[in-house]
Amino acid sequence: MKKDVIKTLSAHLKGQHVSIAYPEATDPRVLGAAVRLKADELVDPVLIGNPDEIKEIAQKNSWIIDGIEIIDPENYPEYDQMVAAFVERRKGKVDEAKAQTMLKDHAYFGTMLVYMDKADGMVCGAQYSTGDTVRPALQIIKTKEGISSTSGAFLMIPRENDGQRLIFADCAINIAPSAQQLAEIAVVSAKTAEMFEIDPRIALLSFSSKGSAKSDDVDRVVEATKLAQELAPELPIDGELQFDAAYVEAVAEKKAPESKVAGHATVFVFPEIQSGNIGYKIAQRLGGYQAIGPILQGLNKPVSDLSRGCVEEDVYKVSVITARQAQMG
Ligand SMILES: CC(C)(COP(=O)(O)OP(=O)(O)OC[C@H]1O[C@@H](n2cnc3c(N)ncnc32)[C@H](O)[C@@H]1OP(=O)(O)O)[C@@H](O)C(=O)NCCC(=O)NCCS
Ligand SMILES: CC(=O)OP(=O)(O)O
Repeated sequence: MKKDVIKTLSAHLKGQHVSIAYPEATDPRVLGAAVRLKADELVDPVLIGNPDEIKEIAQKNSWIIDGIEIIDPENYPEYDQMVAAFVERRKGKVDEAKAQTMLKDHAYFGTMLVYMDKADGMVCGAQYSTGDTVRPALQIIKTKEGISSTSGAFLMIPRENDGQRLIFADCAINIAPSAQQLAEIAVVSAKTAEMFEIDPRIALLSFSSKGSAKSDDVDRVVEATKLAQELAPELPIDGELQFDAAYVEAVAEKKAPESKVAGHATVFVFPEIQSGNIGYKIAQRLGGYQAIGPILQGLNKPVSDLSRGCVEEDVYKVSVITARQAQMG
């Protein structure tokens, strides 16, 4: 049995009052997780929604929400400042009338709370699609200096927590990444791996291993591998590799005997979102892996998405990760 990574992160958060905004506070999975996080003193939740509705759901489930901040967008005293800050941030793209309409959307409202330092991070996506969760963050929070694209990684934990933890990326954001974007995803995913005490050995995945097949898509992964190696020469990065060559030592010996990563990879970079999203769900649903994420990488402040198929425990764990990201800056 390995050390529980969520417990390790939680130890840093205990009593530190990192605040997380929840735009879907009337979803019982979200509210239940927020109540537990507050009781465990890991997060100060900021619940967004109608206070009466939130209180009714809490009462029905015998959850105590005393002391948890609730912000009702319909009666927010700093609403005018928020509208002005939004118009300023989206200069030339959003006028005041449009901002008023857009801020009725709780994901935009919650993202603005983070932007205005009213919350340290945000967790959303139990009901909102990934696109609708992430778009406000891309437009308002934006990426860190030197990072052109946000991407979504999953922490993959063997169900019994008895084997190697892995990172899968990008499973959530970039529909058709260029070689440059893939290279950036490889490097930023190594940083995410380190947050979970995973020694990063990064494989750029393909349907080809070391020239076994030819196509433009394979060429893109080969190019991305070169770029990633240039971006982070200190990291073990290799490609193009099929999943079995990247993961299974015996296969690696046949398909990529010279590679230092093949057979030992811990960070798997998928060539595009279709394979990434399908791949993580297969590992989760058939392979018995716990999939935590998507953890958004490269934003100025942490905003996390959820899968709409999530359960309360997923919201709890993603919140812990988001709060830790906020703490680490
Ligand atoms: C993420 C996503 C919503 C962005 O697409 P979009 O809404 O069409 O966004 P746009 O192209 O209009 O761009 C909006 C802003 O975000 C920025 N942006 C878009 N993609 C970005 C990325 N990957 N990283 C950083 N910024 C990005 C744009 O530059 C633009 O900024 P600006 O308005 O300040 O100029 C889209 O790529 C998407 O739907 N991805 C798949 C999500 C999904 O369904 N995943 C599967 C389930 S997890
Ligand atoms: C991450 C993901 O696939 O999200 P959803 O299941 O909500 O589409």
